[in-house]
Amino acid sequence: MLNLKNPDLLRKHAYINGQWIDSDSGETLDVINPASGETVATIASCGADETRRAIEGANEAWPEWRDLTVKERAKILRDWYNLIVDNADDLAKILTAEQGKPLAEARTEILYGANYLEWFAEEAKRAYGDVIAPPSKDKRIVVIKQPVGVTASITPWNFPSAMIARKVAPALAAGCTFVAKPASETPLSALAMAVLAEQAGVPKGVFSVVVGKSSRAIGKEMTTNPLVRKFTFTGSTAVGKQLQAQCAETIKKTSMELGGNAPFIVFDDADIDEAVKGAIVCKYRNAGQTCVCANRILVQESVFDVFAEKFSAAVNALKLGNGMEEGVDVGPMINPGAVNDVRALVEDAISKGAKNLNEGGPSELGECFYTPTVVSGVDDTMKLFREEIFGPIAPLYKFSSEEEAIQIANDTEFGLASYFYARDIGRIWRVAEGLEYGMVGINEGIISNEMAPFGGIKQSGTGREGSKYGIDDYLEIKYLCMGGI
Ligand SMILES: NC(=O)C1=CN([C@@H]2O[C@H](COP(=O)(O)OP(=O)(O)OC[C@H]3O[C@@H](n4cnc5c(N)ncnc54)[C@H](OP(=O)(O)O)[C@@H]3O)[C@@H](O)[C@H]2O)C=CC1
Ligand SMILES: O=C(O)[C@H](O)CS(=O)(=O)O
Repeated sequence: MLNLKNPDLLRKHAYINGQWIDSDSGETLDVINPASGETVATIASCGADETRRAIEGANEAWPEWRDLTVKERAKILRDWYNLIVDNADDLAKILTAEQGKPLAEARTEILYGANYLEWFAEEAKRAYGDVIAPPSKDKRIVVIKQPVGVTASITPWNFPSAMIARKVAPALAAGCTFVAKPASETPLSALAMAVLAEQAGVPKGVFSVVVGKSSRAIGKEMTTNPLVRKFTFTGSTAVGKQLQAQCAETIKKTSMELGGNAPFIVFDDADIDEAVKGAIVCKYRNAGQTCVCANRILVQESVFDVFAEKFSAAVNALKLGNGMEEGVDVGPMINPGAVNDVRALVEDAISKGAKNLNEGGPSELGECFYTPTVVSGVDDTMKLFREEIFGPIAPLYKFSSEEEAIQIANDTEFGLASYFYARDIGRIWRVAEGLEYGMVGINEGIISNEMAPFGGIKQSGTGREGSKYGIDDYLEIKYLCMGGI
């Protein structure tokens, strides 16, 4: 069905301790193509027992993986990177089939994720310790860094490849072992990564992929098993809070990449055409299903009309369709429930006085399709303002002053990504420093890359992924005090 050059990449079993297995219960789950409703694959659906075996296997494999030199681990990660790049076209087809995003976006995601493997293969060599000035003549102080140990990970459906790569890369580079649970709606990309990990020489037990519709049971095992020393999660804030609480009993190190409510501010000194381009990619990438999408578009009143007109025209030019087709800009949402959620948000706004500028809504293309929509006349009484839209809806807000824009932007419990377009250098510094977010795009709508620290503050999470900071989450600091010198 997918016409893969390498059909071996499409797997129907879980990958645990180097074995491709059925679930203990024989249970299976169907992976559905959101564009067509067709079943892409029927795969093993595992539970807590298989998860426990994967964790135990990861613990057994840890000493040998930990004791490799960083150069030996780096070579395996780089070989894995090369295999992913060589298979990018097939991996993109698998990703689009299970998640729906346009093929070009899927390929970009595959390479974006692979870039973390390349990056951390090198960063591991720079995990330096310290020699500290001795407190007395008879002592010497040294600080070394060592891998945390067995890591467990749960990731969401919206970036089924890159979200795992962004975690497994620093973990394995640091000398940790890794058990991944992808979202049950999009497991195939993770299993394809495991095929290539095996080929790259990642030893049995170092990287396992547990798939199952009983995410609660799998997560319970991951967050309470004492062998797991680090738990990393990407997903909604609500689930992140629950999982972080479950980790408390065994005091695991945790990193949480959670929800967002990104402001996208257009000031009166912005280049309006550039701001429109930035807003389009920032809002409608992955059909608006990213945690860093523009969730509130704030436009200064003197340029509101010209921006709204140009932006609406650009939105209406976007092509909605099956992500496998040439020229499609926006694919389906992940499932019919997601369509209902965004429709309810638009209906709430309209009921409180907002206007559906381009009459966007559910599409006859299929039950997972929603046409890119622009809503104006929006205010903070509407759910669109407070909730993460996670869909192709662009709400436009009008503001008058710089201070008001910053106040509106910060009026949320989230603090992940934020964006603004302006050209006055004083304004750029004032606004960049005033926004309470982990990341700020300035005259730029796409800010994610492996060399930068991705992450949020407030209830958008803890920790950073990527950059020179990203490996710290997978290392422990050990202080050696030598006496009797
Ligand atoms: N900050 C960031 O980098 C990102 C944040 N997100 C946020 O995630 C949300 C969208 O993704 P979505 O998948 O719906 O998020 P969810 O939080 O619902 O699911 C994320 C993952 O958690 C699993 N899960 C859900 N409930 C539990 C549970 N009780 N115990 C263990 N695992 C559980 C899911 O498994 P299953 O699906 O199989 O049930 C999935 O693998 C948005 O809020 C978005 O902002 C998404 C991506 C990146
Ligand atoms: O899951 C997400 O939303 C991603 O973190 C967005 S990005 O890293 O691809 O920008």
